[in-house]
Amino acid sequence: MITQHNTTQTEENKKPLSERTIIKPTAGELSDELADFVVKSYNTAIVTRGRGKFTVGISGGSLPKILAAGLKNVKEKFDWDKWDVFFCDERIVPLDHEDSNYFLCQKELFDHLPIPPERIHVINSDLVEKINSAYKSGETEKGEEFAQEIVDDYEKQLVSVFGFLNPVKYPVFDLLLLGLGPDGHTCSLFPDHPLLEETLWVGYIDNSPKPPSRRITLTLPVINHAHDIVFVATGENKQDILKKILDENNDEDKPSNLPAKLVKPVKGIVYWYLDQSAAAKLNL
Ligand SMILES: O=C(O)[C@H](O)[C@@H](O)[C@H](O)[C@H](O)COP(=O)(O)O
Repeated sequence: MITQHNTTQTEENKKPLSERTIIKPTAGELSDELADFVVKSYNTAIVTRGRGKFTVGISGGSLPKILAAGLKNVKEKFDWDKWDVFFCDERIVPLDHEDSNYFLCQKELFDHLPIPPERIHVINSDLVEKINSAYKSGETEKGEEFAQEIVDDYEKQLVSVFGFLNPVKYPVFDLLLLGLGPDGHTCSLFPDHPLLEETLWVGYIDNSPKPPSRRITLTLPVINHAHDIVFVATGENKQDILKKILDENNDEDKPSNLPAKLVKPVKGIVYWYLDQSAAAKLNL
């Protein structure tokens, strides 16, 4: 397991929100904008940072479909061998289960893009089986041990790509693509959950309010060390939470219990890609 690291979150970046927010009439129209952003983020990673690889975290939910619709139009702008894909969160289900974020991304994205399979970093499927059968047979303690192993395994995969070269001791993703739940959750970080305090790289949750209940997730400090963070939120059921997160900013001193509001990158920038329906109540 990776030892605990200290981090200090500095204030949100200074770029005005209006310059970090894209609003399009429909989710479909958001896809091309999002794909253009991915191209920019990729070029910054490869050309400006000269890093030879593009490290991306993808979430589940509606995001993969929106992303896929745009990426397929700009396929030729990437050297796909340079991509390293992680999951911002993943459900503890077999990789061919319909609840698996990998499975969803495979259907929507990976089957249509030439990313080398070894550059797509999935959870350990043997451990998934062990965790689920331990819980099924009532062996909770065993289940928890395997859960720790799956967390350690995913952290090792992160280390294999990011190495220990990072001076702040957290992986620095080039791009994290995040979803937003109507309760303010992002990744598998839920309001008021103890995982919000986690300082290791990867967390495990066995009581996710959004099913399925067992998941792993990147933690807040990892999210907050990324260069580019893009929230993609569409549909009417995101209106109220977006207002809470983006408009009600005069309580900066009060700690928020809303995970998405705790996304305050140390150096990176948070962007919001919204459709008009989600953005309807915002005063931008
Ligand atoms: O459950 C998951 O796998 C997620 O990664 C989760 O954080 C998701 O991104 C949000 O719940 C938004 O989901 P929608 O875009 O479907 O509303």
